[in-house]
Amino acid sequence: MRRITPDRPWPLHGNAGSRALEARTAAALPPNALMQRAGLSVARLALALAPHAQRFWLACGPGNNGGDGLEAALHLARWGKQPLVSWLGDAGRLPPDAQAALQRVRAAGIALADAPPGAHDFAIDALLGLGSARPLEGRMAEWAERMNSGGTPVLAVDLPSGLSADTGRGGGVRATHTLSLLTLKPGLFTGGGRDAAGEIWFDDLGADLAAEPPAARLIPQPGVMARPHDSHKGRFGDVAVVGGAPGMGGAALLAASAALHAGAGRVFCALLGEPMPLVPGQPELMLRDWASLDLAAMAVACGCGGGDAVRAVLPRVLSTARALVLDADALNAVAADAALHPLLAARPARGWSTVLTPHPLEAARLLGAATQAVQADRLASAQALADRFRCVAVLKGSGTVVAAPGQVPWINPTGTAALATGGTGDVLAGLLAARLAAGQDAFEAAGQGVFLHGAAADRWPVGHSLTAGALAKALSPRASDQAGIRQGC
Ligand SMILES: NC(=O)C1=CN([C@@H]2O[C@H](COP(=O)(O)OP(=O)(O)OC[C@H]3O[C@@H](n4cnc5c(N)ncnc54)[C@H](O)[C@@H]3O)[C@@H](O)[C@H]2O)[C@@H](O)CC1
Ligand SMILES: [K+]
Repeated sequence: MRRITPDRPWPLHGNAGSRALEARTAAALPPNALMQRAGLSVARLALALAPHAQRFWLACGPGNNGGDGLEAALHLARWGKQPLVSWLGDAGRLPPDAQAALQRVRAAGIALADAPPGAHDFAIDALLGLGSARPLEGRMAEWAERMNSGGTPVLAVDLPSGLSADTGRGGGVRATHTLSLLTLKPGLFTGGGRDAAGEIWFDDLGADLAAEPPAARLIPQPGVMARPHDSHKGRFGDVAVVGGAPGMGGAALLAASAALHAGAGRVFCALLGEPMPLVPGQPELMLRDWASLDLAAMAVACGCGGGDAVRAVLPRVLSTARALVLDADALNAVAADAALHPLLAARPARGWSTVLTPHPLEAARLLGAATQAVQADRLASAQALADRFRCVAVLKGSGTVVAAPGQVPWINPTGTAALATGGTGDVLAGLLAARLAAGQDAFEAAGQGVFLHGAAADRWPVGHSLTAGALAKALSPRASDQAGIRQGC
Protein backbone atom coordinates (compact mmCIF):
# COMPACT_ATOMS: atom_id res chain seq x y z
CA MET A 1 0.00 0.00 0.00
CA ARG A 2 1.28 3.47 -0.78
CA ARG A 3 0.20 7.02 -1.28
CA ILE A 4 0.02 7.99 -4.92
CA THR A 5 2.57 10.52 -6.09
CA PRO A 6 3.45 11.23 -9.72
CA ASP A 7 6.66 9.23 -9.55
CA ARG A 8 5.73 7.02 -12.51
CA PRO A 9 3.12 6.79 -15.29
CA TRP A 10 0.61 4.96 -13.08
CA PRO A 11 -1.80 2.84 -15.16
CA LEU A 12 -5.48 3.67 -14.56
CA HIS A 13 -8.12 0.99 -15.13
CA GLY A 14 -11.81 1.69 -15.54
CA ASN A 15 -14.68 -0.49 -14.44
CA ALA A 16 -14.27 -3.22 -17.07
CA GLY A 17 -10.49 -3.46 -16.68
CA SER A 18 -10.75 -3.51 -12.89
CA ARG A 19 -13.38 -6.27 -12.99
CA ALA A 20 -11.20 -8.33 -15.34
CA LEU A 21 -8.19 -7.95 -13.05
CA GLU A 22 -10.29 -8.79 -10.02
CA ALA A 23 -11.47 -12.02 -11.64
CA ARG A 24 -7.96 -12.94 -12.73
CA THR A 25 -6.44 -12.23 -9.32
CA ALA A 26 -9.20 -13.94 -7.35
CA ALA A 27 -8.93 -17.06 -9.50
CA ALA A 28 -5.36 -17.61 -8.32
CA LEU A 29 -6.25 -17.28 -4.62
CA PRO A 30 -8.28 -19.25 -2.07
CA PRO A 31 -11.95 -18.20 -1.76
CA ASN A 32 -12.53 -14.85 -0.05
CA ALA A 33 -8.79 -14.14 0.16
CA LEU A 34 -8.97 -11.02 -2.00
CA MET A 35 -11.66 -9.43 0.13
CA GLN A 36 -9.75 -10.33 3.27
CA ARG A 37 -6.68 -8.61 1.83
CA ALA A 38 -8.82 -5.60 0.97
CA GLY A 39 -10.28 -5.42 4.48
CA LEU A 40 -6.86 -5.68 6.11
CA SER A 41 -5.53 -2.95 3.87
CA VAL A 42 -8.44 -0.64 4.73
CA ALA A 43 -8.04 -1.24 8.45
CA ARG A 44 -4.29 -0.67 8.34
CA LEU A 45 -4.66 2.61 6.52
CA ALA A 46 -7.43 3.78 8.85
CA LEU A 47 -5.22 3.06 11.84
CA ALA A 48 -2.22 4.76 10.27
CA LEU A 49 -4.27 7.85 9.48
CA ALA A 50 -5.87 8.03 12.93
CA PRO A 51 -3.75 6.05 15.38
CA HIS A 52 -5.48 7.53 18.42
CA ALA A 53 -9.07 7.22 17.18
CA GLN A 54 -11.23 4.72 19.08
CA ARG A 55 -14.64 4.80 17.42
CA PHE A 56 -14.42 3.79 13.77
CA TRP A 57 -17.75 4.11 11.98
CA LEU A 58 -17.93 1.67 9.08
CA ALA A 59 -20.80 2.52 6.73
CA CYS A 60 -21.25 -0.71 4.76
CA GLY A 61 -23.38 -1.09 1.63
CA PRO A 62 -25.18 -4.02 0.00
CA GLY A 63 -22.38 -5.44 -2.15
CA ASN A 64 -18.72 -6.38 -2.02
CA ASN A 65 -17.65 -2.84 -1.21
CA GLY A 66 -19.62 -3.28 1.98
CA GLY A 67 -17.87 -6.65 2.36
CA ASP A 68 -14.51 -4.86 2.39
CA GLY A 69 -15.84 -2.69 5.19
CA LEU A 70 -17.00 -5.72 7.18
CA GLU A 71 -13.57 -7.34 6.83
CA ALA A 72 -11.93 -4.11 8.01
CA ALA A 73 -14.21 -4.08 11.08
CA LEU A 74 -12.85 -7.50 12.11
CA HIS A 75 -9.28 -6.20 12.15
CA LEU A 76 -10.11 -3.00 13.97
CA ALA A 77 -11.87 -5.04 16.66
CA ARG A 78 -8.84 -7.32 16.97
CA TRP A 79 -6.60 -4.30 17.43
CA GLY A 80 -8.66 -3.06 20.37
CA LYS A 81 -10.60 -0.40 18.48
CA GLN A 82 -14.35 0.04 18.55
CA PRO A 83 -15.84 -0.76 15.14
CA LEU A 84 -19.28 0.81 14.80
CA VAL A 85 -20.76 -1.01 11.83
CA SER A 86 -23.83 0.31 10.05
CA TRP A 87 -24.95 -2.08 7.36
CA LEU A 88 -27.43 -1.58 4.53
CA GLY A 89 -27.38 -5.06 3.04
CA ASP A 90 -29.85 -7.86 2.61
CA ALA A 91 -28.33 -11.10 3.92
CA GLY A 92 -30.32 -13.08 1.37
CA ARG A 93 -28.93 -11.18 -1.62
CA LEU A 94 -25.26 -10.74 -0.79
CA PRO A 95 -22.53 -11.72 -3.25
CA PRO A 96 -20.53 -14.73 -1.91
CA ASP A 97 -17.46 -12.81 -0.68
CA ALA A 98 -19.56 -10.31 1.24
CA GLN A 99 -21.71 -13.15 2.57
CA ALA A 100 -18.58 -14.81 3.99
CA ALA A 101 -17.47 -11.50 5.52
CA LEU A 102 -20.89 -11.04 7.11
CA GLN A 103 -20.70 -14.47 8.73
CA ARG A 104 -17.25 -13.73 10.09
CA VAL A 105 -18.41 -10.42 11.56
CA ARG A 106 -21.41 -12.09 13.18
CA ALA A 107 -19.22 -14.88 14.54
CA ALA A 108 -16.92 -12.27 16.08
CA GLY A 109 -19.89 -10.77 17.93
CA ILE A 110 -19.66 -7.39 16.20
CA ALA A 111 -23.04 -5.66 16.23
CA LEU A 112 -24.61 -4.52 12.96
CA ALA A 113 -26.70 -1.36 13.19
CA ASP A 114 -29.13 -0.04 10.62
CA ALA A 115 -28.36 3.59 11.40
CA PRO A 116 -25.22 5.69 11.91
CA PRO A 117 -23.72 5.82 15.41
CA GLY A 118 -24.35 8.82 17.63
CA ALA A 119 -20.66 9.78 17.57
CA HIS A 120 -17.49 8.58 15.91
CA ASP A 121 -13.85 9.60 15.52
CA PHE A 122 -13.22 8.30 12.00
CA ALA A 123 -15.53 7.23 9.17
CA ILE A 124 -14.97 4.48 6.61
CA ASP A 125 -17.11 4.73 3.50
CA ALA A 126 -17.83 1.20 2.27
CA LEU A 127 -21.27 1.93 0.82
CA LEU A 128 -20.54 1.53 -2.89
CA GLY A 129 -17.52 0.89 -5.08
CA LEU A 130 -17.38 -0.34 -8.65
CA GLY A 131 -21.01 -1.41 -8.52
CA SER A 132 -22.37 2.11 -8.10
CA ALA A 133 -25.19 2.27 -10.63
CA ARG A 134 -27.34 5.30 -9.86
CA PRO A 135 -27.38 8.42 -7.68
CA LEU A 136 -27.44 7.83 -3.94
CA GLU A 137 -30.84 8.16 -2.36
CA GLY A 138 -32.71 7.33 0.82
CA ARG A 139 -30.66 5.97 3.70
CA MET A 140 -27.53 5.68 1.58
CA ALA A 141 -27.67 9.38 0.75
CA GLU A 142 -28.34 10.20 4.42
CA TRP A 143 -25.35 8.19 5.58
CA ALA A 144 -23.15 9.81 2.96
CA GLU A 145 -24.26 13.22 4.13
CA ARG A 146 -23.59 12.22 7.74
CA MET A 147 -20.02 11.30 6.77
CA ASN A 148 -19.56 14.50 4.80
CA SER A 149 -20.71 16.71 7.64
CA GLY A 150 -19.31 14.62 10.52
CA GLY A 151 -16.16 16.68 10.97
CA THR A 152 -13.92 13.58 11.03
CA PRO A 153 -11.62 12.12 8.40
CA VAL A 154 -13.47 9.95 5.87
CA LEU A 155 -11.63 7.05 4.24
CA ALA A 156 -13.39 5.86 1.07
CA VAL A 157 -12.96 2.17 0.24
CA ASP A 158 -12.01 1.76 -3.43
CA LEU A 159 -14.03 4.81 -4.56
CA PRO A 160 -15.97 7.56 -2.82
CA SER A 161 -19.46 6.07 -2.92
CA GLY A 162 -21.43 7.09 -5.97
CA LEU A 163 -18.41 8.16 -8.04
CA SER A 164 -18.01 6.56 -11.46
CA ALA A 165 -14.72 4.69 -11.77
CA ASP A 166 -14.61 5.48 -15.49
CA THR A 167 -15.52 9.14 -15.64
CA GLY A 168 -15.38 10.81 -12.23
CA ARG A 169 -19.05 11.69 -12.55
CA GLY A 170 -21.62 11.34 -9.80
CA GLY A 171 -20.65 10.96 -6.21
CA GLY A 172 -22.11 11.55 -2.84
CA VAL A 173 -19.35 10.94 -0.35
CA ARG A 174 -16.59 13.53 -0.16
CA ALA A 175 -13.67 11.64 1.32
CA THR A 176 -10.52 13.02 2.87
CA HIS A 177 -8.70 9.86 1.75
CA THR A 178 -9.46 7.11 -0.75
CA LEU A 179 -7.84 3.69 -0.77
CA SER A 180 -8.14 2.42 -4.32
CA LEU A 181 -8.03 -1.38 -4.40
CA LEU A 182 -6.55 -3.65 -7.08
CA THR A 183 -6.39 -0.83 -9.62
CA LEU A 184 -6.27 2.93 -9.73
CA LYS A 185 -9.39 4.26 -11.44
CA PRO A 186 -9.40 7.18 -13.90
CA GLY A 187 -12.53 8.59 -12.28
CA LEU A 188 -10.49 9.40 -9.17
CA PHE A 189 -8.32 11.82 -11.10
CA THR A 190 -10.61 13.76 -13.44
CA GLY A 191 -13.98 15.49 -13.43
CA GLY A 192 -15.50 15.46 -9.94
CA GLY A 193 -13.10 12.74 -8.80
CA ARG A 194 -10.37 14.94 -7.44
CA ASP A 195 -12.72 16.81 -5.15
CA ALA A 196 -14.50 13.65 -4.01
CA ALA A 197 -11.47 11.44 -3.38
CA GLY A 198 -9.12 13.54 -1.27
CA GLU A 199 -5.66 12.03 -0.87
CA ILE A 200 -5.33 8.86 -2.90
CA TRP A 201 -3.76 5.65 -1.63
CA PHE A 202 -3.38 2.41 -3.51
CA ASP A 203 -3.05 -1.31 -2.79
CA ASP A 204 -2.88 -3.64 -5.79
CA LEU A 205 -3.77 -6.62 -3.53
CA GLY A 206 -1.32 -8.68 -5.58
CA ALA A 207 -2.89 -7.98 -8.98
CA ASP A 208 -0.68 -7.98 -12.06
CA LEU A 209 -1.62 -4.56 -13.45
CA ALA A 210 0.20 -5.21 -16.70
CA ALA A 211 -2.26 -8.01 -17.53
CA GLU A 212 -4.97 -5.53 -18.57
CA PRO A 213 -4.43 -2.55 -20.87
CA PRO A 214 -5.02 0.69 -18.97
CA ALA A 215 -7.77 3.15 -19.90
CA ALA A 216 -5.39 6.02 -19.15
CA ARG A 217 -2.16 6.82 -17.37
CA LEU A 218 -1.26 9.43 -14.80
CA ILE A 219 1.28 11.94 -16.10
CA PRO A 220 4.50 11.51 -14.14
CA GLN A 221 6.74 14.35 -13.03
CA PRO A 222 8.78 15.36 -16.08
CA GLY A 223 12.52 15.78 -15.97
CA VAL A 224 14.21 19.09 -16.54
CA MET A 225 14.88 19.65 -20.21
CA ALA A 226 18.66 19.56 -20.28
CA ARG A 227 20.17 22.88 -21.29
CA PRO A 228 23.79 22.16 -22.13
CA HIS A 229 26.32 24.83 -21.22
CA ASP A 230 27.37 25.01 -24.86
CA SER A 231 23.98 26.38 -25.92
CA HIS A 232 22.73 29.29 -27.98
CA LYS A 233 19.26 30.69 -28.37
CA GLY A 234 18.70 28.91 -31.70
CA ARG A 235 18.98 25.57 -29.95
CA PHE A 236 15.69 26.02 -28.08
CA GLY A 237 13.74 27.19 -31.06
CA ASP A 238 11.53 30.13 -31.89
CA VAL A 239 7.95 30.66 -30.80
CA ALA A 240 5.46 32.92 -32.54
CA VAL A 241 2.31 33.92 -30.70
CA VAL A 242 -0.43 35.00 -33.08
CA GLY A 243 -3.44 36.54 -31.37
CA GLY A 244 -4.42 39.60 -29.40
CA ALA A 245 -7.24 41.21 -31.39
CA PRO A 246 -8.11 44.84 -30.57
CA GLY A 247 -8.58 45.13 -26.82
CA MET A 248 -7.29 41.60 -26.17
CA GLY A 249 -3.54 42.02 -26.52
CA GLY A 250 -2.97 40.86 -22.94
CA ALA A 251 -3.83 37.25 -23.73
CA ALA A 252 -1.23 37.04 -26.49
CA LEU A 253 1.37 38.75 -24.32
CA LEU A 254 0.72 36.27 -21.50
CA ALA A 255 1.28 33.37 -23.88
CA ALA A 256 4.45 34.99 -25.17
CA SER A 257 5.73 35.63 -21.66
CA ALA A 258 5.05 31.99 -20.75
CA ALA A 259 6.95 30.78 -23.83
CA LEU A 260 9.87 32.96 -22.85
CA HIS A 261 9.98 31.76 -19.25
CA ALA A 262 9.49 28.16 -20.31
CA GLY A 263 12.78 28.37 -22.15
CA ALA A 264 12.08 29.21 -25.80
CA GLY A 265 15.12 30.63 -27.56
CA ARG A 266 13.31 33.60 -29.11
CA VAL A 267 9.70 34.67 -28.83
CA PHE A 268 7.88 36.73 -31.43
CA CYS A 269 4.46 38.17 -30.79
CA ALA A 270 2.16 39.10 -33.66
CA LEU A 271 -0.72 41.14 -32.32
CA LEU A 272 -3.78 41.29 -34.51
CA GLY A 273 -4.88 44.51 -32.82
CA GLU A 274 -3.12 47.76 -32.01
CA PRO A 275 0.56 47.88 -32.98
CA MET A 276 2.86 48.17 -29.99
CA PRO A 277 6.55 49.00 -30.27
CA LEU A 278 7.73 47.29 -27.10
CA VAL A 279 6.18 45.35 -24.25
CA PRO A 280 6.84 47.28 -21.03
CA GLY A 281 8.81 45.15 -18.59
CA GLN A 282 9.35 42.42 -21.19
CA PRO A 283 11.91 43.77 -23.70
CA GLU A 284 12.83 40.22 -24.80
CA LEU A 285 9.52 39.85 -26.64
CA MET A 286 9.80 40.81 -30.29
CA LEU A 287 6.66 42.35 -31.69
CA ARG A 288 6.15 41.75 -35.40
CA ASP A 289 3.49 42.01 -38.03
CA TRP A 290 2.16 38.47 -38.41
CA ALA A 291 2.53 38.47 -42.18
CA SER A 292 6.28 39.04 -41.87
CA LEU A 293 6.90 35.95 -39.70
CA ASP A 294 8.36 32.78 -41.17
CA LEU A 295 5.84 30.50 -39.45
CA ALA A 296 7.35 27.37 -40.97
CA ALA A 297 10.47 27.87 -38.87
CA MET A 298 8.72 28.40 -35.55
CA ALA A 299 6.33 26.79 -33.11
CA VAL A 300 3.17 28.84 -33.32
CA ALA A 301 0.63 29.46 -30.55
CA CYS A 302 -2.45 30.83 -32.22
CA GLY A 303 -5.72 32.12 -30.85
CA CYS A 304 -4.96 33.68 -27.47
CA GLY A 305 -7.18 36.76 -27.39
CA GLY A 306 -7.60 36.37 -31.13
CA GLY A 307 -11.26 37.38 -31.26
CA ASP A 308 -12.86 37.32 -34.69
CA ALA A 309 -9.66 38.58 -36.28
CA VAL A 310 -7.97 35.22 -35.88
CA ARG A 311 -10.23 33.65 -38.52
CA ALA A 312 -8.44 35.57 -41.28
CA VAL A 313 -4.98 34.34 -40.30
CA LEU A 314 -5.88 30.70 -39.72
CA PRO A 315 -5.66 29.44 -43.32
CA ARG A 316 -2.03 30.55 -43.53
CA VAL A 317 -1.20 29.40 -40.01
CA LEU A 318 -2.71 25.96 -40.60
CA SER A 319 -0.94 25.50 -43.90
CA THR A 320 2.52 26.74 -42.92
CA ALA A 321 3.21 26.23 -39.20
CA ARG A 322 4.88 22.87 -38.63
CA ALA A 323 4.32 22.88 -34.90
CA LEU A 324 1.12 24.50 -33.77
CA VAL A 325 -0.90 25.09 -30.62
CA LEU A 326 -4.47 26.20 -31.25
CA ASP A 327 -6.17 27.84 -28.30
CA ALA A 328 -9.26 29.85 -27.41
CA ASP A 329 -10.57 31.92 -30.34
CA ALA A 330 -8.67 29.83 -32.88
CA LEU A 331 -10.59 26.79 -31.60
CA ASN A 332 -13.86 28.68 -31.80
CA ALA A 333 -13.04 29.70 -35.37
CA VAL A 334 -12.30 26.08 -36.31
CA ALA A 335 -15.54 24.96 -34.66
CA ALA A 336 -17.53 27.58 -36.55
CA ASP A 337 -15.93 27.18 -39.97
CA ALA A 338 -15.84 23.74 -41.58
CA ALA A 339 -13.75 25.18 -44.42
CA LEU A 340 -10.78 25.13 -42.03
CA HIS A 341 -11.14 21.42 -41.26
CA PRO A 342 -9.41 20.08 -44.39
CA LEU A 343 -6.42 22.33 -43.63
CA LEU A 344 -6.25 20.89 -40.14
CA ALA A 345 -6.76 17.34 -41.38
CA ALA A 346 -3.93 17.70 -43.93
CA ARG A 347 -1.31 18.48 -41.30
CA PRO A 348 -0.47 14.97 -39.96
CA ALA A 349 0.27 13.64 -43.45
CA ARG A 350 2.88 16.38 -43.79
CA GLY A 351 4.47 15.32 -40.52
CA TRP A 352 3.30 18.49 -38.77
CA SER A 353 2.09 18.50 -35.21
CA THR A 354 -0.99 20.20 -33.81
CA VAL A 355 -2.09 20.56 -30.21
CA LEU A 356 -5.63 21.73 -29.39
CA THR A 357 -6.12 23.14 -25.90
CA PRO A 358 -9.89 23.55 -25.37
CA HIS A 359 -11.68 24.06 -22.11
CA PRO A 360 -14.92 22.06 -21.90
CA LEU A 361 -17.08 24.68 -23.64
CA GLU A 362 -14.63 25.00 -26.55
CA ALA A 363 -14.41 21.21 -26.75
CA ALA A 364 -18.20 21.02 -26.90
CA ARG A 365 -18.26 23.47 -29.80
CA LEU A 366 -15.60 21.47 -31.65
CA LEU A 367 -17.50 18.23 -31.12
CA GLY A 368 -20.93 19.75 -31.78
CA ALA A 369 -22.03 18.52 -28.36
CA ALA A 370 -23.26 20.00 -25.09
CA THR A 371 -20.70 20.95 -22.44
CA GLN A 372 -22.37 18.53 -20.00
CA ALA A 373 -21.86 15.72 -22.48
CA VAL A 374 -18.16 16.57 -22.74
CA GLN A 375 -17.80 16.64 -18.97
CA ALA A 376 -19.83 13.45 -18.54
CA ASP A 377 -16.91 11.50 -20.02
CA ARG A 378 -13.80 13.62 -20.28
CA LEU A 379 -11.54 10.78 -21.41
CA ALA A 380 -13.86 9.82 -24.25
CA SER A 381 -14.37 13.47 -25.23
CA ALA A 382 -10.65 14.19 -25.42
CA GLN A 383 -10.12 11.03 -27.45
CA ALA A 384 -12.96 11.96 -29.79
CA LEU A 385 -11.37 15.36 -30.39
CA ALA A 386 -7.97 13.84 -31.03
CA ASP A 387 -9.38 11.28 -33.44
CA ARG A 388 -11.64 13.71 -35.27
CA PHE A 389 -8.94 16.33 -35.86
CA ARG A 390 -5.96 13.92 -35.97
CA CYS A 391 -4.09 15.94 -33.38
CA VAL A 392 -3.14 16.05 -29.72
CA ALA A 393 -6.14 17.21 -27.67
CA VAL A 394 -5.70 18.78 -24.25
CA LEU A 395 -9.08 18.91 -22.52
CA LYS A 396 -8.59 21.37 -19.69
CA GLY A 397 -10.38 21.34 -16.34
CA SER A 398 -10.00 19.37 -13.12
CA GLY A 399 -7.77 16.47 -14.14
CA THR A 400 -6.76 17.70 -17.59
CA VAL A 401 -6.85 14.92 -20.17
CA VAL A 402 -4.28 14.68 -22.97
CA ALA A 403 -5.23 12.41 -25.87
CA ALA A 404 -3.77 11.56 -29.26
CA PRO A 405 -4.78 9.06 -31.94
CA GLY A 406 -3.59 5.57 -31.09
CA GLN A 407 -2.20 6.53 -27.66
CA VAL A 408 -3.28 5.73 -24.12
CA PRO A 409 -4.51 9.09 -22.80
CA TRP A 410 -2.78 10.93 -19.98
CA ILE A 411 -4.55 12.42 -16.97
CA ASN A 412 -2.78 15.24 -15.19
CA PRO A 413 -2.45 14.94 -11.41
CA THR A 414 -1.32 18.53 -10.79
CA GLY A 415 -3.11 21.86 -10.57
CA THR A 416 -5.66 23.44 -8.30
CA ALA A 417 -8.80 25.50 -8.59
CA ALA A 418 -6.51 28.54 -8.35
CA LEU A 419 -5.90 27.99 -12.07
CA ALA A 420 -9.52 28.85 -12.78
CA THR A 421 -8.61 32.47 -13.36
CA GLY A 422 -8.32 34.57 -16.52
CA GLY A 423 -5.21 34.10 -18.63
CA THR A 424 -3.92 30.81 -17.26
CA GLY A 425 -5.00 29.07 -20.48
CA ASP A 426 -2.94 31.55 -22.49
CA VAL A 427 0.02 30.71 -20.27
CA LEU A 428 -0.45 27.00 -21.01
CA ALA A 429 -0.56 27.64 -24.76
CA GLY A 430 2.72 29.57 -24.61
CA LEU A 431 4.34 26.88 -22.47
CA LEU A 432 3.33 24.13 -24.90
CA ALA A 433 4.60 26.14 -27.84
CA ALA A 434 7.98 26.52 -26.12
CA ARG A 435 8.23 22.75 -25.70
CA LEU A 436 7.30 22.17 -29.34
CA ALA A 437 9.88 24.76 -30.36
CA ALA A 438 12.52 22.78 -28.48
CA GLY A 439 11.70 19.82 -30.72
CA GLN A 440 9.65 17.73 -28.30
CA ASP A 441 7.11 15.25 -29.62
CA ALA A 442 3.66 16.88 -29.41
CA PHE A 443 2.01 14.25 -27.18
CA GLU A 444 4.95 14.28 -24.78
CA ALA A 445 5.17 18.08 -24.85
CA ALA A 446 1.47 18.38 -24.06
CA GLY A 447 1.63 15.87 -21.19
CA GLN A 448 4.70 17.41 -19.62
CA GLY A 449 3.46 20.94 -20.24
CA VAL A 450 0.14 20.48 -18.46
CA PHE A 451 1.94 18.80 -15.57
CA LEU A 452 4.37 21.70 -15.14
CA HIS A 453 1.61 24.30 -15.55
CA GLY A 454 -0.38 22.64 -12.75
CA ALA A 455 2.70 22.06 -10.62
CA ALA A 456 3.57 25.77 -10.78
CA ALA A 457 0.12 26.47 -9.32
CA ASP A 458 0.57 23.76 -6.69
CA ARG A 459 3.77 25.44 -5.52
CA TRP A 460 2.02 28.79 -5.15
CA PRO A 461 2.63 30.29 -1.72
CA VAL A 462 -0.42 30.26 0.52
CA GLY A 463 -1.94 33.69 0.90
CA HIS A 464 -0.64 35.01 -2.44
CA SER A 465 -3.23 35.28 -5.19
CA LEU A 466 -2.32 33.53 -8.39
CA THR A 467 -2.30 35.74 -11.47
CA ALA A 468 -1.60 34.50 -14.97
CA GLY A 469 1.30 36.94 -15.39
CA ALA A 470 2.99 35.68 -12.24
CA LEU A 471 2.26 32.08 -13.25
CA ALA A 472 4.04 32.62 -16.57
CA LYS A 473 7.13 33.80 -14.69
CA ALA A 474 6.97 30.78 -12.36
CA LEU A 475 7.43 28.43 -15.31
CA SER A 476 11.15 28.92 -15.58
CA PRO A 477 12.97 25.58 -15.64
CA ARG A 478 14.95 26.73 -12.62
CA ALA A 479 11.74 27.12 -10.59
CA SER A 480 10.68 23.56 -11.36
CA ASP A 481 14.26 22.39 -10.87
CA GLN A 482 13.99 23.39 -7.24
CA ALA A 483 11.05 21.04 -6.84
CA GLY A 484 13.45 18.10 -7.27
CA ILE A 485 12.53 16.56 -10.58
CA ARG A 486 13.48 13.32 -12.26
CA GLN A 487 13.18 12.20 -15.84
CA GLY A 488 9.87 10.66 -16.91
CA CYS A 489 6.80 10.86 -19.14
N1 LIG B 1 -15.07 -9.67 -4.94
C1 LIG B 1 -13.97 -9.45 -4.24
O1 LIG B 1 -13.36 -10.34 -3.74
C2 LIG B 1 -13.46 -8.07 -4.10
C3 LIG B 1 -14.28 -6.97 -4.22
N2 LIG B 1 -13.79 -5.74 -4.04
C4 LIG B 1 -14.74 -4.68 -3.73
O2 LIG B 1 -15.96 -4.92 -4.37
C5 LIG B 1 -16.43 -3.75 -4.96
C6 LIG B 1 -17.37 -4.08 -6.05
O3 LIG B 1 -18.39 -4.84 -5.47
P1 LIG B 1 -19.82 -4.99 -6.12
O4 LIG B 1 -19.68 -5.36 -7.53
O5 LIG B 1 -20.59 -5.90 -5.24
O6 LIG B 1 -20.40 -3.53 -6.12
P2 LIG B 1 -20.71 -2.52 -4.93
O7 LIG B 1 -20.43 -3.12 -3.61
O8 LIG B 1 -20.08 -1.26 -5.29
O9 LIG B 1 -22.31 -2.29 -5.04
C7 LIG B 1 -23.13 -3.22 -5.59
C8 LIG B 1 -24.52 -3.19 -4.97
O10 LIG B 1 -24.98 -1.89 -4.76
C9 LIG B 1 -26.25 -1.72 -5.41
N3 LIG B 1 -26.32 -0.30 -5.80
C10 LIG B 1 -25.68 0.29 -6.85
N4 LIG B 1 -25.94 1.62 -6.84
C11 LIG B 1 -26.76 1.84 -5.78
C12 LIG B 1 -27.36 3.00 -5.26
N5 LIG B 1 -27.16 4.19 -5.80
N6 LIG B 1 -28.13 2.89 -4.16
C13 LIG B 1 -28.32 1.69 -3.58
N7 LIG B 1 -27.77 0.54 -4.03
C14 LIG B 1 -26.99 0.63 -5.12
C15 LIG B 1 -26.25 -2.73 -6.51
O11 LIG B 1 -27.56 -3.02 -6.89
C16 LIG B 1 -25.52 -3.88 -5.85
O12 LIG B 1 -26.38 -4.61 -5.02
C17 LIG B 1 -15.20 -3.01 -5.35
O13 LIG B 1 -15.42 -1.63 -5.55
C18 LIG B 1 -14.30 -3.31 -4.16
O14 LIG B 1 -14.55 -2.42 -3.10
C19 LIG B 1 -12.37 -5.52 -3.83
O15 LIG B 1 -12.16 -5.38 -2.49
C20 LIG B 1 -11.52 -6.65 -4.30
C21 LIG B 1 -12.02 -7.91 -3.78
K1 LIG C 1 -16.85 3.37 -1.11
